[in-house]
Amino acid sequence: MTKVLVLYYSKRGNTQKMARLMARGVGSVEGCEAMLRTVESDLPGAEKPTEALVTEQDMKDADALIIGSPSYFGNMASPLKKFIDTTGNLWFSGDMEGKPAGVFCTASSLHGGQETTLINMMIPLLHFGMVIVGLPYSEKSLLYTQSGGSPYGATHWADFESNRSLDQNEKQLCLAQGKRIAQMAQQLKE
Ligand SMILES: Cc1cc2nc3c(=O)[nH]c(=O)nc-3n(C[C@H](O)[C@H](O)[C@H](O)COP(=O)(O)O)c2cc1C
Repeated sequence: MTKVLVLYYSKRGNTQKMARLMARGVGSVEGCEAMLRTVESDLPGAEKPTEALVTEQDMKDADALIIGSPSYFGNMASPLKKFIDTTGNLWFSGDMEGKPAGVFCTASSLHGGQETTLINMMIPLLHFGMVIVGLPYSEKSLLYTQSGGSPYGATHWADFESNRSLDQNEKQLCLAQGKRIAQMAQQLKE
């Protein structure tokens, strides 16, 4: 079984919804399964996570990794970064090298940092030696979206109150990204 770790931080639930769609995309590939995990938060008002917390062993067990975060000041949110900053052992051991990886995010404004957040999230994955996988324009939702979605990874425009639902294009790109990374993981394992 090929395992894809879908790791996210979410406070208001938008990133969590995207993560679940990513996991569905992974599961649509025969022989692939998603491991959905989150991280602890020490931000003010943090609630007890409803998802299992990620461990170093999860990272080792995964054949591919997809990380998701809200955009906070054009970057990933600190709870996710804090977890990544505990993974020096994995960088040193080379356990993540050669595995495919992707990124996704949600943001309340259309032009307030979706793409910078995605690019920033890729940097530690490149330090791990992972193979970054984006979304190709054969995914027609990339051409027609008037909200989220980019070739760097799926995004969701949550609007000012952060309560806008994912639309069809945004959903389709989450499913497609999960599926694509699962297929890549299978191919790279062969
Ligand atoms: C501290 C903080 C910083 C934020 N910075 C940005 C930002 O730079 N650009 C943006 O569009 N939205 C920003 N937002 C809005 C969140 O990205 C948005 O509400 C997101 O949908 C929350 O995701 P979640 O529902 O998974 O928690 C920020 C929110 C917070 C709390």
